[in-house]
Amino acid sequence: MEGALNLLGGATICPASTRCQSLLSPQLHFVSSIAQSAGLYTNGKRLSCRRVGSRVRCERNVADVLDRKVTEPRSSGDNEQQFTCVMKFGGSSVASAERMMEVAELIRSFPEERPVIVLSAMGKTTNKLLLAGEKAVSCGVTNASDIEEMIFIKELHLKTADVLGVDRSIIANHLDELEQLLKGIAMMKELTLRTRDYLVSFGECMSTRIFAAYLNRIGVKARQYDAFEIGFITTDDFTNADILEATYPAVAKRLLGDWNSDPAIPIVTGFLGKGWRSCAVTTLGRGGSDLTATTIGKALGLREIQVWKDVDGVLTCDPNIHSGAEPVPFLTFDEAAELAYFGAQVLHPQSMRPAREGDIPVRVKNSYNPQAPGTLITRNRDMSKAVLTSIVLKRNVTMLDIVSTRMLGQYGFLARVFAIFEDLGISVDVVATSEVSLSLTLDPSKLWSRELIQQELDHVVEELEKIAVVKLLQHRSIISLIGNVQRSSLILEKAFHVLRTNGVNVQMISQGASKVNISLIVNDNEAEQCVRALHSAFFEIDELKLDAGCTSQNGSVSASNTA
Ligand SMILES: Nc1ncnc2c1ncn2[C@@H]1O[C@H](COP(=O)(O)OP(=O)(O)O)[C@@H](O)[C@H]1O
Ligand SMILES: N[C@@H](CC(=O)OP(=O)(O)O)C(=O)O
Repeated sequence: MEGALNLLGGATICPASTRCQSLLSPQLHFVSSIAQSAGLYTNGKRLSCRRVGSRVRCERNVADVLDRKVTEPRSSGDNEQQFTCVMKFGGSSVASAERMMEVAELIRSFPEERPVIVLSAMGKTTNKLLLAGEKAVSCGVTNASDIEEMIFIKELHLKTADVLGVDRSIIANHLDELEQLLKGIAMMKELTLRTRDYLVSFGECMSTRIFAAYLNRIGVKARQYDAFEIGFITTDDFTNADILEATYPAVAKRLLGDWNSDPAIPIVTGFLGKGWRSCAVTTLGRGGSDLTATTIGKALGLREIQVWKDVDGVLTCDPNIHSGAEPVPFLTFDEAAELAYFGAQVLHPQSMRPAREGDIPVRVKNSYNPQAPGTLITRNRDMSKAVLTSIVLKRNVTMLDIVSTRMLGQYGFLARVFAIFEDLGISVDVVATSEVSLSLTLDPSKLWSRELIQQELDHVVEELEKIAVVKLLQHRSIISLIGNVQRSSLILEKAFHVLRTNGVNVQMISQGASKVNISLIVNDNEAEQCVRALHSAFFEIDELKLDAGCTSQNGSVSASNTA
């Protein structure tokens, strides 16, 4: 059969209209529909799969194919006329009815744009949903509806609908279902990662429904979309899922198709996806709406991606640590990615990837102060005068000092160490090595997401101790100096001068392969003070006042020079 996909040991996935689909499990139906919406097998490609015991061996192959093959051009020449940009509004931008009205006005103030809108949940709804879920585990079924956070969420959304003049029925089913879900959690006395994702999805599902209804009420034609229904296909890593390549053509096809048949501004839920194996709702990690926005930007080949926040752009440091933080006017994708990965909450760590791949500029703007120029993030920028761009802090990091028990000259030590991390599925952030020793930090989010932190750490140490002497050092912070590493001597000279003056001992330093980041590891309890002092030195004090003749501590810091 032309355009068919062989699965289940001979059974065939056919186009949706044909009867042979009934042979398939719901999971494979889903794979089939992804493949179809992505145009995967219209050219007669076939994939064979085998049943092994109760398992279907082709699932991985299908994922690979979805991941690898479905990367055809997303944007036709028409797209540019259909949509011009994506505008993402975070929780702080849509925290109340008044804020939603302002955002609607902001959208209307760009009549030349044809935007796709991505929204997060209102205000702190995601945190409150998580708290409600945790309380439900131990509160008993009869009390589940009375959980304080549930009452708050219900009142906030109903009041918002009322103030905006939209029918409460637009979210009534979601509120009922949410209450049922909390009762279910209370009954089971269990909150799995999968349930957690489903639970938090109610936030984005409700904010987008209210906002789309409001836009329609004021005469701006809009259409609401749940991302998990329009092709946001992810891994099944609940609470931290990755977007698969098949997402791009599927999302483009759906949004462009709908626009062509009935033009309306799409209002898409940020943060959410659908696990390709489980078909369940997944989330892209906290702050994941930024990634939703850049994914849509790439899928549609848009001119610009705008992320609207409650700050005047990316700042020189976290304003919660130092109120003197200043907006950074320009950044490269590499700088922004590094900054996000090393802890700046302002952008999701993975969000720069689609923008970089699609070479689409990202503009970070303030919805509370739209006149502020914000930060423009592009592939390249003039670095000739750039020294330091931003200082980022990642707290509560675990560091390991690993010294080989073998003698100098033994090869394969590093390979064996990293094999252990690979086997245990733990990612490493910062590394410094010598021939027989290495120091590294572990990515806390990967550990926390599995809530096994201490057992896992014990396990890592146990495994490493088979080949090395291991010291586990907790409560450390990574201070990342994002900037022009071409000028690393100047940056390090200033940084060490400041740290020495403040009596801080740097326990590890890594410039690594990154061309934009120098990482310093210090104790947690010294970290904020360090950031403030570094900020003053790099951004607030006249450069000439810094004595270039100060002694650097470079010589005393190395992979093996850890506390
Ligand atoms: N370097 C930084 N630049 C800007 N904001 C930062 C930085 N580091 C941390 N932040 C924090 O990030 C917040 C904005 O990100 P986020 O809360 O995710 O926004 P939204 O919910 O609107 O998408 C700011 O309010 C600020 O407190
Ligand atoms: N609501 C989700 C997703 C998100 O991106 O939110 P925000 O844009 O408000 O950071 C969260 O709180 O993580």
